[in-house]
Amino acid sequence: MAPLKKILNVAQIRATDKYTMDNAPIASIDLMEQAALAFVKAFEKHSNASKKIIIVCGVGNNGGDGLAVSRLLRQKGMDVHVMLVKFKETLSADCKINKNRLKEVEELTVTDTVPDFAAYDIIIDALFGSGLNNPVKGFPAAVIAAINKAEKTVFSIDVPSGLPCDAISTSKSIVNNSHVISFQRPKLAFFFPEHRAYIRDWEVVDIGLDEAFIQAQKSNYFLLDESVAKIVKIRAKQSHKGTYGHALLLAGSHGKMGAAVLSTKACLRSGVGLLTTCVPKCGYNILQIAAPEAMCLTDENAHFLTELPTLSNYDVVGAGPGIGKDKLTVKMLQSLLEKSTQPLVLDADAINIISANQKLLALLPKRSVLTPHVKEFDRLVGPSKNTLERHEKQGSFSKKHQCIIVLKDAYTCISSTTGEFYINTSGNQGMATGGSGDALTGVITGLIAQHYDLLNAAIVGVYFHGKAGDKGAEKKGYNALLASDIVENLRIQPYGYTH
Ligand SMILES: NC(=O)C1=CN([C@@H]2O[C@H](COP(=O)(O)OP(=O)(O)OC[C@H]3O[C@@H](n4cnc5c(N)ncnc54)[C@H](O)[C@@H]3O)[C@@H](O)[C@H]2O)[C@@H](O)CC1
Ligand SMILES: [K+]
Repeated sequence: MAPLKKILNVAQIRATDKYTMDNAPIASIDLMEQAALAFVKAFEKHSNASKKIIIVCGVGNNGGDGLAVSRLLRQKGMDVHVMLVKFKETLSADCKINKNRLKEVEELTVTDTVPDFAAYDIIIDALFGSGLNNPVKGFPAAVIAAINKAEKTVFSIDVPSGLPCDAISTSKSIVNNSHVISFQRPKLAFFFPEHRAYIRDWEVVDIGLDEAFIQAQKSNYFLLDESVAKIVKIRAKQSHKGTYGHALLLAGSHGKMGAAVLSTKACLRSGVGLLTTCVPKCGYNILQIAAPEAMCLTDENAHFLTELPTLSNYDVVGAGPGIGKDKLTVKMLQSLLEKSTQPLVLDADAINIISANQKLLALLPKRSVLTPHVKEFDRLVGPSKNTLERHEKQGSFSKKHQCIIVLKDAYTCISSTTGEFYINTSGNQGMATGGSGDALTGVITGLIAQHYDLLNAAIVGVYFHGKAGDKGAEKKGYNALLASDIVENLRIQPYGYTH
């Protein structure tokens, strides 16, 4: 497995800070300065000297960062007002040093009236960072409420103040709608849909923490970012179509041939050697005209799939896009589960059929990839009260059935059979449109045909499917983006290669 970045919890972040300070070595005040410099470099891309900025600082090291950022922005000639919110008398050592390095700081104590922030264009939020130990209440909660009420452009240092880094928040006393500039790694909490209101966007800046130490930490959560390209196989000059496998797709029904076409085209764009798509009779002309590169098998039935074709020629079978749930299709799926010896990719109605006929679960072959969205997953295993509980169920399902689950959402989460989770960072809201999932099924199926192991096929497929959506959105914008644009923009490129 190529080195994918690990996501750390708060205890691990602290251990990394300490390790970096002891081993770089670097004094904690200098590490804070490095963090502030990195924040400023990122922040400058979003602002300019005409903006009136207020930095709202707490008394811990997150506040210390805020004070250091104030100094650095003032040195650049920016109009910065600094407010130190003393919800507690004692300042952390580095917060104190940074306060003393500033000429003007407005101090606000618990007996003061909470200000409104109407006079400013931008609020930089440095009240609480990863040191938060409880939901915020009382005076600091009132300051957070005032920040939210002002409805200004907000940037948070490291995390939106009030958001716990590793858990799902039970409190709403959290800075809203923030662009978060986070240190070294995004925090797990950024990926929970429960926290959507707090995070407008996030980016990560390198503050010089020890990467080897981070990667040596025991974490079950990994990030899918540009490092995924390191897993992509290089296509050898002397290769032929046989090198890249033969995939079979079982897709489409009357009125849903689009799903078959999209999964077929996406599978072809994954680099597969050969592809056969099996469709009901009504789909023959549609598929042959829309995707001449694919071979087409037709079912006896005009409207939906009823018979399993002979499987022996294929390296992988992808089933589900647009197949519907007729009882003859259920029988066909059952015989697929019983007879296949090759890996399966199951999507959409294939998953819905299993959810509605739970006895089919016992037939699920070990080498399968299931690609449900959240609702399909809940139908399969029952509802969860929140995302962390759903992840737990996902992990148990993957272990129990020895299959990969691709749980599709704004941040798609892939679970391995050994308890790891891979969270995708590519893609965008334009991809929340019919047919996106069909395209993903095609890509993953095509990668497995090329002899990627199942987990890597899911990782590469999900990440580059998202990148294709991002590329498509550059041209079309979020609203006009279609699943066909995702297919058209697929480009699965190995690291360091331009082709
Ligand atoms: N090595 C690192 O990771 C670095 C961390 N830095 C910054 O340090 C931050 C963490 O700093 P700290 O650990 O000092 O913690 P914070 O600055 O997040 O907050 C801690 C302070 O808030 C208080 N507090 C916590 N929860 C509270 C609650 N619910 N209500 C009222 N008071 C509460 C604590 O008693 C403490 O005084 C990071 O988020 C980051 O911004 C940077 O200085 C750079 C280096
Ligand atoms: K903050």
